[in-house]
Amino acid sequence: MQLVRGLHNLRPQHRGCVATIGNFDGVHRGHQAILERLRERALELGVPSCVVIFEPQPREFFAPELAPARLARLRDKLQLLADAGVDRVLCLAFNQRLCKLSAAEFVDTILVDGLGVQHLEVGDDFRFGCDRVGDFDFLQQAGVMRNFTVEAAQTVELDGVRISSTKVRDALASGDFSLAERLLGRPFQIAGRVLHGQKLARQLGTPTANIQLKRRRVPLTGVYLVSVEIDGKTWPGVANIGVRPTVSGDGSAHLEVHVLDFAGDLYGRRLTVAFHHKLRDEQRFASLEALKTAINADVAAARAYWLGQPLKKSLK
Ligand SMILES: Cc1cc2nc3c(=O)[nH]c(=O)nc-3n(C[C@H](O)[C@H](O)[C@H](O)COP(=O)(O)O)c2cc1C
Ligand SMILES: Nc1ncnc2c1ncn2[C@@H]1O[C@H](COP(=O)(O)OP(=O)(O)OP(=O)(O)O)[C@@H](O)[C@H]1O
Repeated sequence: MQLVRGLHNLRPQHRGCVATIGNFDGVHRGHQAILERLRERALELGVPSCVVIFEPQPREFFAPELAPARLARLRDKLQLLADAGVDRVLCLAFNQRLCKLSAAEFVDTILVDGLGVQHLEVGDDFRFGCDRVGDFDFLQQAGVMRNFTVEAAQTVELDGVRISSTKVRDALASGDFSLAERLLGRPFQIAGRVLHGQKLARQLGTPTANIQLKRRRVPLTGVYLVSVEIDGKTWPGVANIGVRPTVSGDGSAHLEVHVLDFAGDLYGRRLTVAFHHKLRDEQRFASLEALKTAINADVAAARAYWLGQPLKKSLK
């Protein structure tokens, strides 16, 4: 998959494609349906498929403090889009200039002059352009004049409710991982590189892999049953995601995983952690000894869970 960063990096050979536009945070089953349709249309027309995304996402630009935590970092979003068979991503900087573009200017500058779009696939609720004035009807009219077709993707629902990134965030916040998995079509995962920690965990008796989060906000906090893939094998584990109030720190969120019965060196490796069940909230303990007792109980609960239940299909 090719990544084009910014309109100025589009070249004449990029013109001619089928496209869709949106945040695609988490690439949930609603997104996957649009991407599937996009791939079909690309094959029919013999042109590449292109997904237009924004960085930052519009809500992060307008109200950074109020914007919800991302389900996936840009890097992981790009991987998910590549996995869905997308040929090209145009990543536009969402800034003052872009947010002031009228719907007509957006169509002319980005879709027609920039991408030479032949077909556009969007959700029926899709809105764009300054003050979100552009909608499906607007696009259809623009398409007649500028020679591209537009199709509204069918809404994908789960139990009668439209699937959205917001619904996935709500499921994670309430610890409903089976719902999150049904919305996403896969377990919720966080990937990152293993860094050196304060080396306290060894003293606590449970060595942990400290995974770099590289994000300002995370969509979940607490202690979880997780699984981690290492060299093609899936290992059960227990993870804490939070600010570690007992040992204090810089207030930033950390993800730490204790992989059950694993003894190898994980420093520097990139791990993907899949979340399956919430054990408890993160707590501030009065002493390291009390924290150690709690972590031992978490590990025991993880063992009981994985022993008592056959590994889910998605865990191999
Ligand atoms: C399963 C598990 C549960 C944890 N629960 C808490 C907790 O409730 N409160 C807390 O302050 N830290 C918690 N931690 C984080 C520990 O404080 C942290 O692992 C320890 O300080 C070691 O840090 P280090 O790897 O940087 O040395 C937990 C860690 C694990 C692995
Ligand atoms: N459940 C769904 N069914 C069909 N299309 C969808 C669905 N969810 C999103 N889309 C479409 O996918 C594209 C990208 O959506 P986008 O990520 O911007 O919104 P979203 O998933 O609804 O997220 P949020 O909850 O943050 O609004 C848009 O065209 C949108 O209309």
